[in-house]
Amino acid sequence: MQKIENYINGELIAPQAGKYIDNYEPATGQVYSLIPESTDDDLALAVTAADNAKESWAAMSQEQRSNLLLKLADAIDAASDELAKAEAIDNGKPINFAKAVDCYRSAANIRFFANAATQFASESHGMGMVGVNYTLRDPIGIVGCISPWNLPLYLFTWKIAPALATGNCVIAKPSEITPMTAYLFSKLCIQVGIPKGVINILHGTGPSIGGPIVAHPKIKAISFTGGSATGKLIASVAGPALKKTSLELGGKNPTLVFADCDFEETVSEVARAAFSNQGQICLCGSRIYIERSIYDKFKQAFVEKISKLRIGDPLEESIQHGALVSKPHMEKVLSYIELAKQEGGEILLGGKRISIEGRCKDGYFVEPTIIENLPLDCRTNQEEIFGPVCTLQPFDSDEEAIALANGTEYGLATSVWSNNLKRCHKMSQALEFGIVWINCWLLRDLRTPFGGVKSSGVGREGGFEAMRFFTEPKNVCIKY
Ligand SMILES: NC(=O)c1ccc[n+]([C@@H]2O[C@H](COP(=O)([O-])OP(=O)(O)OC[C@H]3O[C@@H](n4cnc5c(N)ncnc54)[C@H](O)[C@@H]3O)[C@@H](O)[C@H]2O)c1
Ligand SMILES: O=C/C=C/C=C(\O)C(=O)O
Repeated sequence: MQKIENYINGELIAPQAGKYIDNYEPATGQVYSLIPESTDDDLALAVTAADNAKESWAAMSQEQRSNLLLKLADAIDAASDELAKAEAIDNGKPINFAKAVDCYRSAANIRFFANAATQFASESHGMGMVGVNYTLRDPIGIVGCISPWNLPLYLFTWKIAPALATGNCVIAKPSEITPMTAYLFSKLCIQVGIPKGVINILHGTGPSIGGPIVAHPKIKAISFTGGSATGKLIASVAGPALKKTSLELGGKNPTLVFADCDFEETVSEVARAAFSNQGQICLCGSRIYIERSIYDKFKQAFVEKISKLRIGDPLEESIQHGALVSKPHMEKVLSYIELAKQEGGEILLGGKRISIEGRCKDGYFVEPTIIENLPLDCRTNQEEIFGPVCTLQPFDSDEEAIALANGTEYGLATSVWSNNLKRCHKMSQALEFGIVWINCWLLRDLRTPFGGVKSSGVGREGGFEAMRFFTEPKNVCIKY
């Protein structure tokens, strides 16, 4: 069986302790490869490698660093068929989605930050005839990047690209649930000649290697994307060690549909927002609020649209809805559907695990599920399910829509669907989220700040925000 390897000091190597864990293909429920269960010994090798590499990487001209990263982006594009297939097998997502979203964005992330670094500048503050201050922005040194399973290579590259582009060396850990594309990526790093030690990729679980990365005294900043509970745990370790942290956490995102929206387009886009990637995107709109005058019409059109999604083998090009990422995750999602029923929810569509004939008969497939008749304060509407489950609820006024939208502990993203310009601006002001999409969802400009408020996180990724995070400002004050 294929054994994934760690990438340390420019080489692919087995974990020091020789321990591996099983890697499942979610569409079949079968183990298909083995993942290193890395430990402190692997981390020590990676930190030494990064320590040895950090001075020359930081001293390299920006142009040289950017050119290497551009080569890496091109290599991802060239390998995108292989990467998309690997992502579909490892994660259960439809192969077309993997290609159009995951692979496209992985290359775009690296290309974007390679270019952004050539435009990055720091400030100066003149004091008239008294003097001048200028700010230097140096790399931090060695940074840790920890990513989740839902958009594996997409979110992995979204972190390491700005870290590398600003001259840091990286110790990165992909999710142990979806390690394969990070492994293939390490081969691309070797192929394009990324200097040894500049990026090191360690595989394994949170307790075995994620925790040690966060705690290691030579790793001075942690960029983390994952669940809010894990984020709080990481903050509790990184905080007392006075490390910089960027925490992109969970969401329970509301979608607000007004009677004056473009109806057909809104139905399609709200469907995409709720069920893309089987609902496993932190930005997915899982609480859908609809102005009462169009509630019944919207409900009917929405249910009809979702009932036509083609569910099945993620490796078939025509499939739109694949498997959930793991058995425990599927069980969690199914338990929330049971909870929704106990809380008085009415299932309008789906609600069950399904078996797909043939090679996927034991896969982790759950029907796209639409539920109505639940109030804001029930657990179904308060807790992140992170699966193909959404709820519908009517509202009567802008004020009520705002109160419903803001009424959870989360504040990652929201979308508003209306042609009333004044309302859209006012809503944007009142909505307590890091991202407000008006008449769109997941329309991304990589220069913009990305992240959440409340329990959805601390800090922002994207554009110069990310580059500021991965650099240490030093003010130089000169008196004339
Ligand atoms: N805000 C965002 O941008 C964003 C994006 C994607 C996913 N998410 C969130 O991620 C969650 C789903 O991903 P997940 O289940 O992989 O999250 P998770 O928190 O379980 O794991 C994320 C990563 O952290 C590692 N990890 C676990 N425990 C750790 C520890 N104690 N110390 C260090 N690392 C540790 C995991 O191995 C994995 O690599 C959802 O809550 C989702 O909303 C947020
Ligand atoms: O599941 C979370 C999705 C995160 C998306 C991004 O970080 C992005 O689009 O840059």
